[in-house]
Amino acid sequence: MRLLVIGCGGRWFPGSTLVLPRPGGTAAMQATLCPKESARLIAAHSVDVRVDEAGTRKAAEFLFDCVAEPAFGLAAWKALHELHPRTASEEALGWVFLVDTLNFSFWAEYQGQGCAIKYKGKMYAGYWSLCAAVNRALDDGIPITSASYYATMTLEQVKHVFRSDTEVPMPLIEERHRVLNESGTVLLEKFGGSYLTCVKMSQKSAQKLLRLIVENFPSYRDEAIFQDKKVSFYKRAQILVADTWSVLEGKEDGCFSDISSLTIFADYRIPQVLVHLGAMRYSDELMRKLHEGVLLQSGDKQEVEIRGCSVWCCELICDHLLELYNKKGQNMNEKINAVLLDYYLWDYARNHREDMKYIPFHRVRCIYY
Ligand SMILES: Nc1nc2c(c(CN[C@H]3C=C[C@H](O)[C@@H]3O)cn2[C@@H]2O[C@H](COP(=O)(O)O)[C@@H](O)[C@H]2O)c(=O)[nH]1
Repeated sequence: MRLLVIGCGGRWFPGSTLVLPRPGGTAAMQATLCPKESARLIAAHSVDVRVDEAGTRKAAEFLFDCVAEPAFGLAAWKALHELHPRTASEEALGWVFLVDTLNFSFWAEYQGQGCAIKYKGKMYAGYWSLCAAVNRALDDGIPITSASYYATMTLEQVKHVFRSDTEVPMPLIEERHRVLNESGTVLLEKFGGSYLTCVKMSQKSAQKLLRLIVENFPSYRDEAIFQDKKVSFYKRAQILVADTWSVLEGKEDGCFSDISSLTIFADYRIPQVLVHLGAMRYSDELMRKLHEGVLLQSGDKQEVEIRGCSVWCCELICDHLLELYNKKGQNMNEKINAVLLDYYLWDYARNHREDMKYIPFHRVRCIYY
């Protein structure tokens, strides 16, 4: 079934099938708002999370000089991260697709006592444990980035490839197995087993690639219901488009003219850093819940508010950053977008764990982020 997604600014995606709600139909029959419009709606009606307008301006001022750093640029994706592919090859694209298909839920029950994987003498945790496991498998001659391999991997093989070097296994290993089989099968059946084929079909449009991913790969359909409206975050789908742009260095098939139309990727780390910077605030009740480590469910009202407000908060920070540079006569549209802001803030959060330990992240176990 072709999905109908209201594009940013309310434009329908060309070629989508119009799915009209039945009289008295539920939200499920409504069109799905794109991530940017979803974030606008959620931020406007959120109760337990608030975007602090003055805080977003302060955050933009704080980030003003950071924009000039190499860390705030497309090249940082390779230059600063030794586990990421070095090339812009079809194999590197296959690596990105595999990793972003599994790019979810690494947080540990007990801080510092989670899954970690040793690779070339160094221990990696969180997202980097996923990258380390993939590179370890490739070094061991396991064709883990080949769709024909992971489409039929057994649970035992998945447990072996993603085995932890601590007592704590990688979370959601059964879900990872299911998602691997599903995505590998779709890639084989619809794209000849090649993610490059999927990228080429997007004709250098980030939004077209986003729609291809969401329409064809069910595990990427990161959606929710908010005030009886169907909203979307598409966190893994958007980060897949962004990582595709990054691994291809913004050139040739990865020269997306509309890369700036993506939002940030609504995970569990970005909200932490936005609260740390004073750009976003939680109600006392929500902050207490998060400090207690209460498990939220994917789609809960407060979880949707945290994710939607994070996306909208970063939209405002991007706008304020561009305004500050415009006032200096500099047009930074090519240098500042939600993708590069997201990457920078995510790395900042990882490098400032200690400073941010007093701000809890929201705990959800799901395959979406
Ligand atoms: N918003 C956003 N979320 C991101 C990433 C990345 C990895 N990106 C790297 C590539 C280029 C960048 O420069 C980064 O170095 C992972 N995640 C999410 O975080 C969570 C894992 O966190 P932790 O448990 O601390 O490792 C989990 O939900 C995962 O899906 C990102 O960039 N943005």
